[in-house]
Amino acid sequence: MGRTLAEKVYDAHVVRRVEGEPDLLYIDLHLVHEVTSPQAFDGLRMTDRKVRRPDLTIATEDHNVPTQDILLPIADPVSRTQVETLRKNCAEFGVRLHPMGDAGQGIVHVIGPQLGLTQPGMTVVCGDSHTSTHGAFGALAFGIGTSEVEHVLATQTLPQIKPKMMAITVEGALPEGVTAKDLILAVITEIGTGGGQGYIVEYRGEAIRDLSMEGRMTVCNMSIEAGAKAGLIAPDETTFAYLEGRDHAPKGEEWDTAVAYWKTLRTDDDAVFDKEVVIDATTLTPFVTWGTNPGQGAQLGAVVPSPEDFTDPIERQAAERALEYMGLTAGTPLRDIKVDTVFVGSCTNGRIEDLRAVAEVLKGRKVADGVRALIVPGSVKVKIQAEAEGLDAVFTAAGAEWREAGCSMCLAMNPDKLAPGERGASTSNRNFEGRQGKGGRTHLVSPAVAAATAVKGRLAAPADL
Ligand SMILES: CC(C)[C@H](C(=O)O)[C@@H](O)C(=O)O
Ligand code: SF4
Repeated sequence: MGRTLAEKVYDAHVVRRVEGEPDLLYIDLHLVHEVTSPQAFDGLRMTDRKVRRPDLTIATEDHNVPTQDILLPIADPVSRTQVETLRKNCAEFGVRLHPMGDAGQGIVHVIGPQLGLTQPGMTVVCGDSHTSTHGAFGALAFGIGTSEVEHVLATQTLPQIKPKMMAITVEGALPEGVTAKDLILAVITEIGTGGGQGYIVEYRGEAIRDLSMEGRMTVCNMSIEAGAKAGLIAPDETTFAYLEGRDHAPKGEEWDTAVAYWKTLRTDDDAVFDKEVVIDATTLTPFVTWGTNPGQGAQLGAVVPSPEDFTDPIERQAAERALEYMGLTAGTPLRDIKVDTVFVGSCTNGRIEDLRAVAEVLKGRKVADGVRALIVPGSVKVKIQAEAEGLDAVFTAAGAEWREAGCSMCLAMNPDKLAPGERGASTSNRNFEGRQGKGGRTHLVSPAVAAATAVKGRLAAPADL
């Protein structure tokens, strides 16, 4: 019987398989950040072990870093300790680190692909749930816990039980003005935040093939928000073109050999998925969330739903609570919802293509009075590129703030936060209660919708301007 892409990558990395026990997988790339690594390094220290493959391990500072005044010491003591601890650990264990201010610094899931470290067919792990982002390259990439981080640091392997396989096929082409973010938000609303639980999801179909690498990363990034272990997309010419010439991509003859192998990384025609979902891309429109989980979403043209719309009692209760937290009334058109803040950034939508989409909308326009708009590049490289293209000038002329690279307002672990009761449109991936600041209210949106919302002062798409 044929195998799926994920099975092929998985099987190629099994170094030990014994009946009744988890498989032991070899890990090709281990990404590290300041939040989930301190205890793992402590564990090594206590048992007098080394990092087994420092050359396959790379660290960056992202969650706790401020996005302005980065030359000053970090004011918050907890954040400062996290970052200092990472620096100390990387120095002691010989791990390459991209610290604040370094040209290679940025959000962990932005820098891996950008450096050409993430490649098709690899196993990629990080103590971070959005590691699924790297699946956009046809890698098997997933988040791990801190004890697993220690295991990988010490052995470069990880015990795993093979997940089930799911296919999400997005047929037809996305209509004009509908983006990868709209697509994945619609998928999660359709299958639910638990819809992918226990599965590795392969995204396929015309709409997926037509996406740029940035768009594919946006889609794979949010796999975890549907509960999936990982999400991935078969590598193709778009993937190869993105990788060619990057710092860590294979060169010369090695490139040709690599591409020949990468071309074999596709699901066989006779492979069987444990679950299949088909989505019609042609019916999609800009999509936003109204609630407090990423599956509580609707088309921008819709109204805030009523809890009565949900037949499942748990969903009904969740909707009721969400409307209360979000300060929303059923029946209100989503386009009438006013926002205080717009955040563009994160590992979901903080890449150059996302910033270009925002600049296209903001060009010659102004951010609405009373709205604060924060535009945060996902990495220093993205920042440099954006400035080379003059995007920063467009942002600041429109009245938006242009910041340094980091996770920023995606989560409330650094100075960029929503105030209690403040309402934001955000290009990030999570809208849980308090995610962007205690009492903050988050609407997840695409970069284009974020930009149009900044101009209108209420949820809007570029077509509304
Ligand atoms: C801090 C980290 C462990 C966390 C994650 O695992 O995803 C963060 O990146 C997030 O997005 O919530
Ligand atoms: S940008 Fe947000 S989702 Fe991504 S790693 Fe940082 S905190 Fe997590």
